[in-house]
Amino acid sequence: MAGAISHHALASTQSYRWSAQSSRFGKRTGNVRWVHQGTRCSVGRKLGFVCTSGSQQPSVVEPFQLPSDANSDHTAKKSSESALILIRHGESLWNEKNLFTGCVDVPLTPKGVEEAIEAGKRICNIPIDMIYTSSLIRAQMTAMLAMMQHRRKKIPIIMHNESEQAHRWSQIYSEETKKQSIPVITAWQLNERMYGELQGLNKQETADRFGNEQVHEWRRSYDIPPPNGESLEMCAERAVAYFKEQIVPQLVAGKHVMVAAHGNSLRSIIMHLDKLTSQEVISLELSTGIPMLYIFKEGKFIRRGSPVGPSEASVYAYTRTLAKYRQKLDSMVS
Ligand SMILES: O=C(O)[C@@H](CO)OP(=O)(O)O
Repeated sequence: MAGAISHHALASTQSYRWSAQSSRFGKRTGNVRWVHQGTRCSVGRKLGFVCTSGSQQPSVVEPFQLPSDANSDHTAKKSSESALILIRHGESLWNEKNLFTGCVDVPLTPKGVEEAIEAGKRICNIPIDMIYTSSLIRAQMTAMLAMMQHRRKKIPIIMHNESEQAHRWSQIYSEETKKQSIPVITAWQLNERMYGELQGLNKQETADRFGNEQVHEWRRSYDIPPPNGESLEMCAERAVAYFKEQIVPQLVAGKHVMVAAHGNSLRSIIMHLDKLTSQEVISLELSTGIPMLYIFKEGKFIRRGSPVGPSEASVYAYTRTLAKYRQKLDSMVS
């Protein structure tokens, strides 16, 4: 099968990892320096990114008009700002075995469950009105487990719109109950990139057989598909299109959104959000179970990094909205 795939040397092997380690200000991951700044996270010079500020502090986005009730989430709000959380699923049983997974529907390991719970703690003070997941169980488990940690204690409920009957049979007949729930939309478009004939193969054995460079090219290049599978570009055609068509309108309407998906479907979305080139995206690696926060404001996505913990002061200095939401949660439990 390797014969069908042309060889291109990868120009960069720099690690561009959004992980627990790299989520702190100015930490170094390999030879790439991460600085979480007001508008754009920067990485090494070779990648050509720009730091917009020399400060190590996150800038505070201008306050916006708060909705009358920061917790009434089901109606479109006239807010000029909303939160977008992206999260790659926790470790799956095939991640643990080092197997190519793609669209094979594999559940989380106990470690993956822990990662999802830990992710939930990190984002437990951030407003979430809607959740999007792929149709794969590892992303859905991650979203649900993370939400169990949320302080607002709303119930995430999977929407069943696959048929008219499924929709009708899953109706809720109490407006009050609806208000205390968060709709979870599942979409195959957010699934992991389809890995073709690599699905189920061991990654190390495949590298031993076809060579590290070839396998790295299949795994990380933008436009070279694995045998009979999807390239990142092909994955982006469905994932980014779905993001633009379905998710962005929710953000525009002021909804705070969490997306639980996969290494490569999220790489394609981050490539779009951060305007990475096809060369830069080669180095983009996402760790399992690490939430990443963006603020959507005036039509722009502002990357805010990964909240380290629920009480991390800097996260709540990001915007007045987040700070107020957190205060509201504090007052609800006190
Ligand atoms: O096997 C897969 O489906 C993916 C994600 O786990 O692997 P890769 O690291 O090659 O993107």
